[in-house]
Amino acid sequence: MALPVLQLTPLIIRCRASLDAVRTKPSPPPPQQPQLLMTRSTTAGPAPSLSCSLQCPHFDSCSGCTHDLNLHHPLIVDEASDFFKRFGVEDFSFDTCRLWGWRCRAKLAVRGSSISPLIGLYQEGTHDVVDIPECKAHHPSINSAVELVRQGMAELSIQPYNEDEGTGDLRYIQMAVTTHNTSLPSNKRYKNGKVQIALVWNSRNENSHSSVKLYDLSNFLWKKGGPRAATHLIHSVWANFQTSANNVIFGNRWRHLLGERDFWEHIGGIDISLDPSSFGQANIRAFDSLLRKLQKYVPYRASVADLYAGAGAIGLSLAVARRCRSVKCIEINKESKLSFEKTVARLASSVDCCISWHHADTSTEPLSWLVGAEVVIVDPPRKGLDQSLIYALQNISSLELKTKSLKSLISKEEKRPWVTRRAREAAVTVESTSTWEETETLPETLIYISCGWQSFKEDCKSLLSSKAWHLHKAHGFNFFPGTQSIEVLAVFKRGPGLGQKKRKKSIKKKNKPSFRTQPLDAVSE
Ligand SMILES: C[S@@+](CC[C@H](N)C(=O)[O-])C[C@H]1O[C@@H](n2cnc3c(N)ncnc32)[C@H](O)[C@@H]1O
Repeated sequence: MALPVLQLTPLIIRCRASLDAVRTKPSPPPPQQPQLLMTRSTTAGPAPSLSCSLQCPHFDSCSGCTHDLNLHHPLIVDEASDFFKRFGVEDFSFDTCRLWGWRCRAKLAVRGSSISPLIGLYQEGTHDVVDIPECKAHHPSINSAVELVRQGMAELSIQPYNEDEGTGDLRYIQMAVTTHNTSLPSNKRYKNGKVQIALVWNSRNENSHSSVKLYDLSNFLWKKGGPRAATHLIHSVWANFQTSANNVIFGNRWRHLLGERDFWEHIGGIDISLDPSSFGQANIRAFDSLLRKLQKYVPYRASVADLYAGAGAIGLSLAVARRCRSVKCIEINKESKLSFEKTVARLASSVDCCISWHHADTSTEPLSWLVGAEVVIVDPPRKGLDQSLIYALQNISSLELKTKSLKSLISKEEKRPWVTRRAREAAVTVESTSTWEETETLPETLIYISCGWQSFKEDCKSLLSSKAWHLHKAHGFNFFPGTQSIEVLAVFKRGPGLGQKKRKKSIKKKNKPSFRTQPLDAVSE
């Protein structure tokens, strides 16, 4: 059987795979990475002529990728298109992106032995680590940095972690690539990305007896991949200390060891700082496309609440691109605060926006974050929105009447209504130069960014069933080529919407004698 033929043109990727191709082990030459990012926007639908294959030698054993053909069009896109159609959005679009080397952030387990370490992902349903030195999803700099770690472990006799015994030194590595190097021409930046390596060390802190080995390994990496090496590959080396026997990858203690402390990316039109302890998107280029699309749905000078904000990448990019009046970011991980502050410090002084970041749990009193915002953005983890937030969003119309009293209650405690008492200590606030008017606004637009399709569908149906919201637009992005996951950007507007009103009318007509209406959530898959 013929192997898939790869054809490259400067701007778009075209691949052909015979439709009856079975999964084949790839021949040695890997797929050539196109130099330019491809952002092909398509209305969802079958696109057989754009089928592209993964050709990864680890496909059969690694759990990271689940399909290796037709990477530009995961099957889930068709399901998503049908789903949105049912709820009134006929023009769901799907933007695809680079297919190989897209992953700029990876957390990899380290097991095996010092001579022969296994560095990769767990095999499906097990804690057996599969070595993935030639992973096609990883940015090539990640694979090169993993190779350096492997060499260092062998040369310095660094023992990988042994889960059963709780022994060994190196448990995990996190690799994050920065492609923001302004000393290079823009078309060379991605390819020459540098890696921030975080070594998750099996000790309580840097004073333990095994720290000598930690420093030896980081010096080795710096010597072989730092600025004086033949190829400058490493941006910085960090340590994280974790001794817990559970599955949590990181402990609470982080130490910067070598290289630049600050790590920058340019996303959504601004420089974003990302410490290793903060959440960062894995597919930087695709995230940039998403942010640029998202910006179009936010009115100029809007007040925005960015829930599940991480280091504030979304909210801060909107503060600049849409000259927002106010942006408040709410995030549960306190480690993200430092990155947020650094990003804010780099914003142009002309940005006239009241910006704040709050260390808080969105699920506790969620209404307090909604009051005063015209646009709410939610970007939850894969499991979806917290129930209390869904409830507040579902009942937002009835809450409208109550906001005045709620507002006056909050105002008594704090001059700025959205800095509630519980968040006061943990909040970072940047004042705007213009007078900030306290508003009693409740959001008219809800923008939901989702990496978990199953939970999104449930949350979406819950929101629509309340009639407080209707779907306005939906877009998908190929954030995770090789998997059946996509990133969804869904825009909801307040009220039941025309489609739902029409549907309600026609249902009423059909059921005239009993005047029964069909609840929206009954339109299930
Ligand atoms: C998918 S990430 C999105 C981060 C950010 N929007 C970005 O794109 O960089 C989800 C974020 O939600 C945070 N998070 C999870 N549960 C939360 C909660 N109950 N309240 C606030 N933040 C939460 C996580 O720490 C994580 O930073």
